[in-house]
Amino acid sequence: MANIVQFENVGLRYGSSPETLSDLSFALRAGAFYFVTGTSGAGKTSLLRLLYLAQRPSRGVIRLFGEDAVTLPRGRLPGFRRRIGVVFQDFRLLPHLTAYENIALPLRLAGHDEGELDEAVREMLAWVGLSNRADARPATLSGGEQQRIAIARAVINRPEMLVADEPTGNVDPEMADRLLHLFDSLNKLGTTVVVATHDLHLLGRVPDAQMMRIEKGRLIDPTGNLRHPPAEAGR
Ligand SMILES: Nc1ncnc2c1ncn2[C@@H]1O[C@H](COP(=O)(O)OP(=O)(O)OP(=O)(O)O)[C@@H](O)[C@H]1O
Repeated sequence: MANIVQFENVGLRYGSSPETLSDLSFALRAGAFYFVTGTSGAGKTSLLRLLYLAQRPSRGVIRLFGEDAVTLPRGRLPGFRRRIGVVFQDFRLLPHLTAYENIALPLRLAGHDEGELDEAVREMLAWVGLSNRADARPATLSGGEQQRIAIARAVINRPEMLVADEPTGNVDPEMADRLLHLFDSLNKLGTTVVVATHDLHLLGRVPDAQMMRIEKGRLIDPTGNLRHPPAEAGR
């Protein structure tokens, strides 16, 4: 498997504070499933923001899809971001749009015509089990339903990588299992999946997943079911 992401000695500092992330060197393999774990404040969200290009590092090299993501010209950022789906703990659906319109949004922004868009949106609604809620607005949906709409929106563009930041933090354990199942099935179709969580119960749900543990902004030696230490992968 080729590497989809490569970090070399990456550091991130907010303002003049000490580094939030330090000396991150690892590779993510295309098509693999990763959990990013660590206590609150360890730096999981910061790492994910680097991954989905919401944040530039203060130092080091990040290669994404085989290209240098740090020096990428601004004009190429939207094209890169379209190749990455993002799911947040708090869903971030647009409240004035229906479930259908939220899922359709990335395709509309990418200029797809309404005919081809409709089939894709209905397919995604069926995939997340919410065909009957197409016209509902987010406020009338449960947390688990909102998160499934958010996942459908994140993947309708068929991104090569899906990045999810505590996606099960606001749903009950049963729904968390169901969401994990969606991520797993997406991964089996070839999408690289990266899920940050401090819910250790989830880790056993994806037997093939690999773990990256962050402590105080550094990757520590992974344990558990990691098949290849990320720091050595692809070297
Ligand atoms: N935009 C920012 N400006 C300044 N400091 C920040 C910013 N974002 C995060 N930090 C700091 O960086 C550190 C790591 O935060 P981060 O959100 O990455 O951790 P986390 O592991 O995701 O935590 P949690 O599980 O609580 O979400 C924290 O000390 C936080 O206060």
